[in-house]
Amino acid sequence: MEKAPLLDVRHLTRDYVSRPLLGKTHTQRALDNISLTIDAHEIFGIVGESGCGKSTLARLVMALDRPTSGQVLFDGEDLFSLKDKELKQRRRDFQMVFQDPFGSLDPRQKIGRIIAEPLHVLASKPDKAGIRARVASMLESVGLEASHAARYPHEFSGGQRQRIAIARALITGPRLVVADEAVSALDLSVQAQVLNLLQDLREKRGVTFLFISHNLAVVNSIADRVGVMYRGRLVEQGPAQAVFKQPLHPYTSALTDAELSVDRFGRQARKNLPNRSAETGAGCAFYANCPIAVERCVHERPELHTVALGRTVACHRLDHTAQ
Ligand SMILES: Nc1ncnc2c1ncn2[C@@H]1O[C@H](COP(=O)(O)OP(=O)(O)OP(=O)(O)O)[C@@H](O)[C@H]1O
Repeated sequence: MEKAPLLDVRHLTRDYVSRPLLGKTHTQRALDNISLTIDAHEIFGIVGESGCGKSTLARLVMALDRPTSGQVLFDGEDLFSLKDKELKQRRRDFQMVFQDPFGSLDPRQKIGRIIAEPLHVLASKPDKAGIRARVASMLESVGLEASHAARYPHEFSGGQRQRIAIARALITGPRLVVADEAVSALDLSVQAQVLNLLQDLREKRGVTFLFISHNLAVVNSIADRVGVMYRGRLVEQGPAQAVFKQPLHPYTSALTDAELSVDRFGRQARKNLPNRSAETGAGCAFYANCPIAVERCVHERPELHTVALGRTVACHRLDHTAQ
């Protein structure tokens, strides 16, 4: 019998509704019918431009937000059907690492307290000596020293702070870690060290990762499989190396071809990406920018279909079964 995935995201949709004081209500569909599965011990990457819905997906997988429709099954259990108390207990199994190693650590708390925090949230009567020992051993697992527990965040470099954030995420012994742009704020050499650490944690602790990044090279270096998002939709999915080496969806091709540039705020963006906006309600989200679009793409939404072993793509032009 086939083993059930650790994470099973089913038809996830999230609308943000804004109501300006004057004018009409505006609905922004940040996630549009996303389905994906991640097996235990896998590193699944999500790539896409800013605003495509990556963080919205991360927040829903972490049950920090509720979907407009759809389900997130963790080890077969629908997170949104759990009672608050059950969800709180379940949270030990999935944790998150954020992008900003500076903003995400409270500057007034010592490192030991920061790392122990998820344990304090979970336990009604925390065992202080046990927690101290766990924090010390966790610091060593992420390449820091047990004595660092007594120091404050400002005493550490960006890379060390991200190790601290990873230690905090791992202290409850989670099975899934969602890393949202977790290495994006780091220098290249530090990025490589943190990526090695994540890989090591997968090998040694069997952690599964949902690894979100706009940086294709980073995702290619760490992910087993990758999903490509465009305007809230998943347009392509498959083994990371195959997808980046031979992209199938026209958007993935544009993304891999586009040159990476850094703006004056130090943010990375892709130059030369086609960016014509268009209503995409019924059709393909990419049709207005697509070099191979046909009439059908304007009116009919392409669903993900299998084109090769383990590879799926949402493009009418590649759906030979339907033509
Ligand atoms: N709380 C919110 N209210 C209204 N719209 C939102 C909200 N959060 C996100 N959005 C919109 O939803 C879309 C997806 O946003 P999201 O932050 O998930 O994208 P992203 O791919 O993570 O972008 P980035 O890489 O810039 O963080 C964007 O158009 C964004 O403006």
